[in-house]
Amino acid sequence: MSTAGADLDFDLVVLGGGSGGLAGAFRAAQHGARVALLEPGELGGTCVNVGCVPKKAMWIASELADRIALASRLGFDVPPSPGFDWAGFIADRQRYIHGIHGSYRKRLDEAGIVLMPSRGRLDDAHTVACEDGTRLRAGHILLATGARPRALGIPGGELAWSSDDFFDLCDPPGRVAMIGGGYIAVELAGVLQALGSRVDLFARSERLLSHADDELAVQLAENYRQQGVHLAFGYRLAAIERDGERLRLHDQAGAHSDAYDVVISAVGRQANTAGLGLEDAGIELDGDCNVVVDAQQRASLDHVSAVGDVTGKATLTPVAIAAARKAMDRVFGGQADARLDYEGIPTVVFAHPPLGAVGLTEAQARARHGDGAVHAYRVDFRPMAHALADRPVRSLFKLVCVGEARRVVGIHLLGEGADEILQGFAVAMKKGITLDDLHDTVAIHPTSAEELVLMR
Ligand SMILES: Cc1cc2nc3c(=O)[nH]c(=O)nc-3n(C[C@H](O)[C@H](O)[C@H](O)COP(=O)(O)OP(=O)(O)OC[C@H]3O[C@@H](n4cnc5c(N)ncnc54)[C@H](O)[C@@H]3O)c2cc1C
Ligand SMILES: NC(=O)c1ccc[n+]([C@@H]2O[C@H](COP(=O)([O-])OP(=O)(O)OC[C@H]3O[C@@H](n4cnc5c(N)ncnc54)[C@H](O)[C@@H]3O)[C@@H](O)[C@H]2O)c1
Repeated sequence: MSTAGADLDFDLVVLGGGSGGLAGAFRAAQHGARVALLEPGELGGTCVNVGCVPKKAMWIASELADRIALASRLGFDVPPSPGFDWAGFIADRQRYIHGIHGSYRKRLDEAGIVLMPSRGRLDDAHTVACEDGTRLRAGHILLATGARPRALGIPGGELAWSSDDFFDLCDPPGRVAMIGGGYIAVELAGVLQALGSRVDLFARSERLLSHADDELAVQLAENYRQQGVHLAFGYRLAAIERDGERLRLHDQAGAHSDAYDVVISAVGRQANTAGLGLEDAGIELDGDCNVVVDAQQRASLDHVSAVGDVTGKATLTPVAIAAARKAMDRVFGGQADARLDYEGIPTVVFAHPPLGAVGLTEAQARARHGDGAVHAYRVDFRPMAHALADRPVRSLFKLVCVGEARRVVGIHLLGEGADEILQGFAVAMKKGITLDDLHDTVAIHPTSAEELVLMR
């Protein structure tokens, strides 16, 4: 049945079928709400299509490349340059992603959620218009339109690829310039270098990963240099220019770089709030065009909530999902106090090796609690596999504790397995563990994780 041009009524209209929008739609439907969800692209949004999922797949491939090199140093008979069928791997990755789309469609059907394959905009505070003219009257609106790569805004900036374009690659590029020093630049640089590209990373900042503990950021940079990634810090990019088939960077002092096959820009993301009619409907945006929300995801109109990247707060998939569920529990589940606790959110950068963090860095703890109250513990070691192969790769684990009781307020892990180790320790930290609690726990030997209960 065509709905074009009709006026339809729903308890909830969701804009965006990514991590936050889908989670919110499912939770509201569970509470008995009549829900419509608008998504002009593929279901799953950034995470499933151009974010966490394809990125993790590429990271797995790059970790395998490293394991093959390790195996060859440990006596396995590996050909000198084992081939990697990049295009074949991409086909497997996309088949996996296609399966996720199918499972979302099935779940939406089963939950009775009406999927509109359309961009939406607010005609007024209670009416969402679809591109075909259909107007949806909504008791409540959930804004979950996510974010997109931030443009470079310099001459030739359009010559740079974004992370979205990276996922379209069917062949590995030879020489790559990576612009940025945050999550995406670090992850994609690591993947490309491990899969055979030669990567130069240009960061405006003086170090990698501004959210990470200083010491881990320094150790990660050292590990990247050993892997052959060239790192330029304090770099002021002024322009990108063509040089035949290749591209060169120009800095603000007028110096030009080597020539690259591909320049990838990863300089942050911009909320998708333009053209949605938000401000006309009375919804406040901040100076970066994020939707302003209170601690319960309420936008400046009581019947509008916003979650995920469109709010610019802790822009991670599990955060978007958890915030959406809490908001819908509040609106449709009778849980007036439901809110997401934004403290102690664990996160992993899928670097080589991965870097996981939860809670305060040492510097943040000193600023918050004072130097005298902070006790930092660190252990720096070679994981066994690398030690066996006599490779210089090092892990660095760090605990930040406060007060006489040595309550753990920060856990920072750089090293093999950090991505899988952190989750359980993040639970423990949220429960308020102390250093003594860690010491009271028997170690699992021989592992990297045991270092966390042995640190003194
Ligand atoms: C390269 C990369 C790697 C990442 N890796 C990780 C990771 O490993 N772990 C992690 O936790 N996070 C990761 N993230 C972040 C994560 O992807 C986002 O935080 C998450 O996807 C945000 O979810 P969201 O629902 O807010 O937005 P999105 O998932 O972006 O969904 C928004 C949806 O809204 C739709 N939309 C836009 N405008 C409209 C409109 N007008 N009407 C209707 N629909 C609209 C879009 O098409 C999109 O599908 C990564 C991000 C990137 C870019
Ligand atoms: N593993 C994960 O969980 C994961 C992975 C990727 C992305 N993400 C999420 O997506 C967000 C966006 O990632 P991102 O890497 O784009 O952003 P980011 O905020 O992590 O890093 C942006 C980087 O760009 C630099 N920068 C900004 N403007 C610049 C300019 N004009 N020239 C040069 N450098 C400039 C900044 O100094 C910073 O190093 C992350 O903050 C994170 O929340 C998460």
